[in-house]
Amino acid sequence: MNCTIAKKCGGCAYINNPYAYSLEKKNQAMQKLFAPLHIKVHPIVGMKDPYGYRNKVIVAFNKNYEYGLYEENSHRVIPYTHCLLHDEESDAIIQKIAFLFKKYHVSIYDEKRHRGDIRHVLLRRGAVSKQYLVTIVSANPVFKGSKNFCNSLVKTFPHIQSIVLNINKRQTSIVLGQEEKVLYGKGYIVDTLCNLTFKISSQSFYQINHDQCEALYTKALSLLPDTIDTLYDTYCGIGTIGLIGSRKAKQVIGIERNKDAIKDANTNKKMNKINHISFLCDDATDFMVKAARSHEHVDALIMDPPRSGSTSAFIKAAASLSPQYILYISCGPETQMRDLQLFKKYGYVSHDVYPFDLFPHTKHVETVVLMSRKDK
Ligand SMILES: C[S@@+](CC[C@H](N)C(=O)[O-])C[C@H]1O[C@@H](n2cnc3c(N)ncnc32)[C@H](O)[C@@H]1O
Repeated sequence: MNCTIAKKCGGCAYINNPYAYSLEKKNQAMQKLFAPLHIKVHPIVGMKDPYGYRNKVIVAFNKNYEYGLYEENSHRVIPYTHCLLHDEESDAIIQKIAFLFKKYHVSIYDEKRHRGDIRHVLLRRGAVSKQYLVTIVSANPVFKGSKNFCNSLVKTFPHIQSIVLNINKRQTSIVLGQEEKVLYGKGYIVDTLCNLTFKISSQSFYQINHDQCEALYTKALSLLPDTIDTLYDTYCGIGTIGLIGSRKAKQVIGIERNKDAIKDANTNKKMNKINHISFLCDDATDFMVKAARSHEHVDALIMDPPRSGSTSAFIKAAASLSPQYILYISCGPETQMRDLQLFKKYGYVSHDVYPFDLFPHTKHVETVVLMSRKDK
């Protein structure tokens, strides 16, 4: 399959190469990156069908109601009709939204003049539930004609469970604002991951590749022992890993700084009837420093920070808490490598690296590494 806008869009470095070629390139990059640690780097786990995997789609619009992704390093919309990473229904929904915007003369936001309304459309899909959440990001808190808009959209696409208006008046490139109004449905969707049910709202982090995420979590959790007294799930998002891993632990504490994600995590806890987990809204470094100061006891620590990795203060505090195992999941292997080297200075040994192709055709790789204390 070929992508005709690959060069301009810049999101998929390998889309016009054979999939096996991209996996080989990623294998080579991981071998090279982790070589200084002298540990085994397993071959990357790829997908059987590496297309249509994204369950989160964000598009921008231009004044002609064309939609697309931004050109690399710019805010010029590169129009498309079908992206090879999107499922067909997502792109059909977006096509209909563009048609309705035009029909109802909805104004499109002009970044240069800071005038107009619609800035982006964000779509989230439950890969198993087949539910869709549509988020219209607008600079205007009033969406005139929203009833007709929603009725028309839902009539054509009954899988849409909810439509939300997200208000973003800020003059930045951050897509979502803080304020939201539910226009239709409950404001969220649910999906199933590793046999548990999760609530997904527009703001909360949820891995964009469902099947590869299941493979990743299953492998990652299998590296931890089967019985753990206290488990920390730091950078926990909506609580996915901690909830799935809770069957191995007597007590789990999830830490996340996004308060909406913590709300979702608590709903997920209730929906799955898992009582021995608690979620705290805090900065992960602040939490770890406080825990180290009060000499808390923790047996195993999961960390899944953003691409920028963790902080030296987090690592110092984690090492002083001295958990037997630290499971590090990362979407930024370069920063993970940096952090593993710091953990090594504090007496932690890294075991094998397991790369997963969570983002086929792009240059990104997700990796899992288990560390244990040198004396264990
Ligand atoms: C890569 S995501 C992982 C989420 C979750 N573990 C999962 O797999 O769905 C990283 C998460 O860390 C959160 N985060 C980023 N910086 C943080 C910080 N300093 N303290 C706590 N959480 C943070 C983000 O909001 C996001 O939910």
